[in-house]
Amino acid sequence: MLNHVSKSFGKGDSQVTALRDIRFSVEEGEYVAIMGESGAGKSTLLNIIATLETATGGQIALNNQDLSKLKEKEKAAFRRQHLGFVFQNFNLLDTFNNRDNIFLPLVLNKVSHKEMEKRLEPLAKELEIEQLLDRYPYEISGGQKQRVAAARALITNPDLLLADEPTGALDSQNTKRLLVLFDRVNRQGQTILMVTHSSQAASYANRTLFIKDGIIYHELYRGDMSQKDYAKKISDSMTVLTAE
Ligand SMILES: Nc1ncnc2c1ncn2[C@@H]1O[C@H](COP(=O)(O)OP(=O)(O)OP(=O)(O)O)[C@@H](O)[C@H]1O
Repeated sequence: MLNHVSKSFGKGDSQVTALRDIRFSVEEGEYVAIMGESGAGKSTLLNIIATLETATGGQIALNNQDLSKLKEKEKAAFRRQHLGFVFQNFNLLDTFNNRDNIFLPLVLNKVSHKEMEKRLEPLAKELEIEQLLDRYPYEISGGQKQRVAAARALITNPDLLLADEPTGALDSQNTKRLLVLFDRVNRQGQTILMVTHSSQAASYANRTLFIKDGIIYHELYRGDMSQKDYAKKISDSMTVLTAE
C-alpha cells in the first residue's frame, strides 16, 4: 500500500522530482504492471517498494508493516524474507553455479541444506532448469539465465515478486516463456508487481498502472477482456499518454 508517496533527488535548482503523491494498493494475489515513458519514475517507484531507496514523503506498507520506519539492517532482512527480485540484466553471480545462485537468499536466511533441496526440486522442474543447475551463469543463454533468476526470486516464497523489465533483454520466444511462467505462478497465488515497456508483457497482468511525470495518470483493469484486446487497449493508452 502506497499513500501519498513522493521522491525527489538532489537539492535546490538541481532538484528532480521523480514521484509525486503516488497512491495505490496491490492486493494479495494480484498481478500489477507499471508502464510509462522513460524517466517517468517507474524504477524509482519499484526501488522504493523494494526498500532500496527511501521516499521523501508519504507512507509505504507491506502486510501492514511501515517500510519507512525500518532501519538499514532491518531493510536487508525484510527484503530477504518478504521480497523476490527479477531484473532486466538477471544479476546472477558468475562465481557461483546456478544452483548456488538460487540458494543464495536461503543461505542468507539460514535455511537448512535439506530444505533448500526440497524447495528447489519442484521449482526447477516448473522452470525447466533441472539440467542447468550445475552449470555457471556464463554457460547458459539469456532466457535460461532469467529462469534461474526467477527461481532465485521464488524460492523464498516471497510475499511480493518485484520485476523490473524482466523481459527487456529476452528474445520474443523467451519473453513469452517467462510471461507464461509469471502467469502460472500468479495463478498459484504469487503477488507480482512488474515494470515493463511492453504492452504484450503488461497484458498478462490483472491491472496496469500508467505513470507520467511521477504521477499515476491512468489505470486499466483486464477484467474478462481477451489478452489480445487488453494488449491493444494498453498500447492505445500508451499512445495517448505519450502524445499528451
Ligand atoms: N539517483 C538519482 N539521482 C537523480 N535523479 C534521479 C536518480 N534516479 C532517477 N532520477 C530521475 O528521476 C526520474 C525518474 O527516473 P526512473 O529511473 O524512475 O524512470 P523510469 O520510468 O524507470 O525510466 P526508464 O524506463 O528509462 O528506466 C528521472 O528524471 C531520472 O533522471
